[in-house]
Amino acid sequence: MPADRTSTSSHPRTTELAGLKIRLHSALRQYPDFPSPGVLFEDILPIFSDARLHQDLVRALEIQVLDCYGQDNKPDVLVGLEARGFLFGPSLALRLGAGFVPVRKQGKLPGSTETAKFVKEYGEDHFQIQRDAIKPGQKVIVVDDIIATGGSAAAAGSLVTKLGGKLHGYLFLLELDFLKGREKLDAPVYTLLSSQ
Ligand SMILES: O=P(O)(O)OC[C@H]1O[C@H](OP(=O)(O)OP(=O)(O)O)[C@H](O)[C@@H]1O
Ligand SMILES: Nc1ncnc2[nH]cnc12
Ligand SMILES: [Mg+2]
Repeated sequence: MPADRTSTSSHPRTTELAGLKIRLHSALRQYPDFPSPGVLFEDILPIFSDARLHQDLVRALEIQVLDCYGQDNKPDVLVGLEARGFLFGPSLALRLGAGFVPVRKQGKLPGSTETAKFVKEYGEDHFQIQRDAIKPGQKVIVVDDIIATGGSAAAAGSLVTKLGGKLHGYLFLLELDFLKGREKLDAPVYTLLSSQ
C-alpha cells in the first residue's frame, strides 16, 4: 500500500506552536490612550507574571527560530532592544546557543559605541550599541516585544550592519499590522502574533 501523500497531519512542533500562540494572545492586555491620546497600548507584562506563560513565550520563539532558519542556520547573536526586548532576549539566546547583545537608549553603555536616531509610534530617541559587541560576519537576529511603526527595529538593524554583522532577520512577539512597520525592515520579519 503506497504512503498517503494527501495526509494533512502536521509536524508536532507546528501543533505545539499553535497552542502556545493561543495562550499568549489571551494574556495580552490593551490600554486605550496610553502613553498618549490615540494610542492603544498592548501590554505584554502579564506573560511574565505567570511562570507557565513565560515558559510558553520562550518555547514559542525557539520553535519560530528553528522552523524559520533550521538547526544548521541558527543565529550567532540575538540583539535585544531596551527595555522590553531584554525580558526574553537572553533566555531565548541561551536556548538557541547564541550570544546576547543589548541595544540601549543613549548614554547607558560604556566604551566606544555606535548611535542611531529613531522615531517610534509615540516618540523619538537614540539607540546605542557597543562597537566590539558583534564580530564582522556574525549572523544576527534583532528581537523585540512589539513592532509598531518599525522605527526602533530599523535603527537597531542599522547598528548591526554598521558593525559588520549579517542581518539574518527580525523576531517579534507582536506585530501591529496596520502600522506597516515591516516595510521599514530589509531582512526577513517573523512575528508570533498580530493585532489590531
Ligand atoms: O515599532 P516602533 O514604533 O518603533 O515601536 C516599537 C517599540 O516601542 C516600544 O518600546 P519603548 O521604547 O516605547 O518602551 P520600552 O523601553 O518599554 O521597551 C516597544 O517595546 C518597541 O521597542
Ligand atoms: N501600541 C503599542 N503598545 C505597546 N508598545 C508599543 N510600542 C509602540 N507602539 C506600542
Ligand atoms: Mg521597546
